[in-house]
Amino acid sequence: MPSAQSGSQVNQNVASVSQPIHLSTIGAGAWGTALAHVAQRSGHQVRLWSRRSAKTLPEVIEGANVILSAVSMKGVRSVVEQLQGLSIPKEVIFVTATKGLDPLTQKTPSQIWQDAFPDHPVVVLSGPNLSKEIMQDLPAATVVASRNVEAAETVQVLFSCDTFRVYVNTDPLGTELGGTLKNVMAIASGVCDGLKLGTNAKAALLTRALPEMIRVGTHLGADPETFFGLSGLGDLLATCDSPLSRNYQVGYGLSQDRTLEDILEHLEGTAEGVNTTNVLIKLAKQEDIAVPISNQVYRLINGKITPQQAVQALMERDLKAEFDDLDL
Ligand SMILES: NC(=O)C1=CN([C@@H]2O[C@H](COP(=O)(O)OP(=O)(O)OC[C@H]3O[C@@H](n4cnc5c(N)ncnc54)[C@H](O)[C@@H]3O)[C@@H](O)[C@H]2O)C=CC1
Ligand SMILES: O=C(CO)COP(=O)(O)O
Repeated sequence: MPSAQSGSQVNQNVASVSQPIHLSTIGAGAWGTALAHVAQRSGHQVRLWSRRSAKTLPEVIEGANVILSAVSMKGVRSVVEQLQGLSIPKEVIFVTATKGLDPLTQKTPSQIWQDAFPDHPVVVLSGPNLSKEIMQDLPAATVVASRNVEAAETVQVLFSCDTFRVYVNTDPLGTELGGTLKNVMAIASGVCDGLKLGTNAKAALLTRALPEMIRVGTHLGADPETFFGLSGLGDLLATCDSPLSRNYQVGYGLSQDRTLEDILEHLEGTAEGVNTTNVLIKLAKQEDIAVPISNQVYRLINGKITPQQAVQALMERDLKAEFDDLDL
């Protein structure tokens, strides 16, 4: 992976962006609100838009240098289409913070944004970032990734503050897939904890989850190295070990014999892992990618097996070498 810059170069960049950046945030859910809070803390001008806003979308994006989308996956296409109808200068950077896969095309959010705005820089923001902790100003780190390094560095400056440390990466797809695929693993992790399977089981699950994510990612063109960073392993650890995670809560609820419908009805916000699992399994079947853990999550959320049967199915798989199918 081409490396990001040295510390001294990054500092020069921070110094060169002396003017406040104008950020328009689309989506005022938990994550959009938390990122707006961080950018404000970092001294930039922030406007927030949601479907219930008094101001219109054109009013909110007027004069923005950066437009951040933090809507859930189901809202991405609609937001993209609304923005396509507006005249947005080419220099405006789009940042996508959604962690999901499109059910129609199996594309990632950044691919949808880049297809719709081919002349604009598109930056992915992803990392171990539970929004409730960010809103409490607890220290956290994230990754901003783009093929356009200058754009990524502008976004790095925009969100960096004393409680939020932002790293640049040049692999947007890997960065995005790390945050997306770990949501499936977070469901499995919630089941593991809910069934009280123990520390050994949890360690085995998370350790086997990472190569599964890498297998999917590299098949789709991502850099394997990215998955060992904050947006891959980092987010896997955060989300799979926190009751704050909605995806973890889904898995935990299923382990307590609650129905998926009941869990989702009472959930605070979006659990992207449910849709992601369904899209991923379709993709894995088409492309013949081995995704054993995700497969059991798929069967579980679609009511084909019980949590106990899912665990048993994973334990009874054919014996194999630890690293026989991973080309790192
Ligand atoms: N909450 C968190 O800790 C984090 C969430 N994320 C990701 O950010 C995304 C959003 O998550 P949350 O803010 O937590 O979810 P949320 O459920 O709190 O908010 C979702 C937002 O999307 C908006 N939305 C949905 N459909 C829309 C449409 N058609 N048009 C316009 N807006 C629409 C909703 O109005 C709402 O503001 C998800 O992909 C999630 O995986 C990423 C990192 C952290
Ligand atoms: O992506 C997240 C943390 O990095 C948030 O996880 P949940 O969507 O499972 O709450």
